[in-house]
Amino acid sequence: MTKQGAPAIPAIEVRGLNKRYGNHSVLEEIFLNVRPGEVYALTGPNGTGKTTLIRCMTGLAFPTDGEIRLMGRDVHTDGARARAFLGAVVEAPAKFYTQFTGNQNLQIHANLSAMAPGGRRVPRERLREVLALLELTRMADRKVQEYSLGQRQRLGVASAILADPKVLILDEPTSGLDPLGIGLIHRIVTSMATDGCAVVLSTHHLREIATYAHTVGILTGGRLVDTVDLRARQAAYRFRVDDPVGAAAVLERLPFVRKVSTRTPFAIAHLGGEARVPDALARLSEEGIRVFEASPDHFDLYEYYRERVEKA
Ligand SMILES: Nc1ncnc2c1ncn2[C@@H]1O[C@H](COP(=O)(O)OP(=O)(O)OP(=O)(O)O)[C@@H](O)[C@H]1O
Repeated sequence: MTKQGAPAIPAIEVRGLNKRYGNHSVLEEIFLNVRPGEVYALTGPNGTGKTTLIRCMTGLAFPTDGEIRLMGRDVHTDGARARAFLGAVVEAPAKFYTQFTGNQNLQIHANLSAMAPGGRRVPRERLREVLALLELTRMADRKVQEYSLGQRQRLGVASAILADPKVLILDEPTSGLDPLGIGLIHRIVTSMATDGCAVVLSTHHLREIATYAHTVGILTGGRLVDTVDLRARQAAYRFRVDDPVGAAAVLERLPFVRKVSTRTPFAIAHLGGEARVPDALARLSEEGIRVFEASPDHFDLYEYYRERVEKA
């Protein structure tokens, strides 16, 4: 919310998006919003339209119906201005002039960004900074043709964040990266989001994104079948008790408890924070419920996804 209490304008807005190739419908009635500072992970089985959606969001593909706005600007009818806010890697790995060095490629990218309507000059130090962030300093003056797949992938992310975008869109940014490279991308995405950037990324790595995405959109058969608020899911605690139904009834009466369920032998409650656990334990014990264990109820995104995709 803004200071006046009005909701902040979404950094990314997709409204009623449909995409067909001939008679083949690839995306149907997609609506989604991403707020500044939010990391939105898009996932779904192969061939369900993630890349097509990302191509539409970045202006590389045209929707059959619907519209997409980046920072309030329509990416198709006001494309140059909308893209001034955008950093993106859509083809993985991103395309570079392979006979030029990584540094030269970033310089070309910086020059093009500065020339675009609404574009800003990228200071020379920023090139060094992003190369260091992506751990490419050692490779900076080597021709891109000498880069490994993972190094090109990281150079792609370096060019996407170079101009400090307000919207960052990455299609499978961690495919082809080693575990340390994956961790590096996670840290960069998290830090961009902390600075207010809205991030959309597509991925198949559910257990990884569960640790740092705020929202997960599940796309199946071209439809967005679910939007999972990970923060809300992860605020739950579970109590292993002798009477889960009785414990749930006690927990439900506590003013700070928002949602209660049971999964024998557990009673599960959304407490609004760890600090409430002792109060909940005290009340359960006062009411004669025996508690054997209390712990965070980790949300298993993989299991949830499997069920959701199987049901769709
Ligand atoms: N240019 C095109 N012409 C016709 N059909 C296309 C075109 N591009 C994509 N498609 C079709 O659109 C559907 C979605 O493809 P898309 O690449 O968006 O899926 P995806 O979810 O990104 O898949 P993956 O997880 O395998 O990367 C597929 O059936 C694909 O064959």
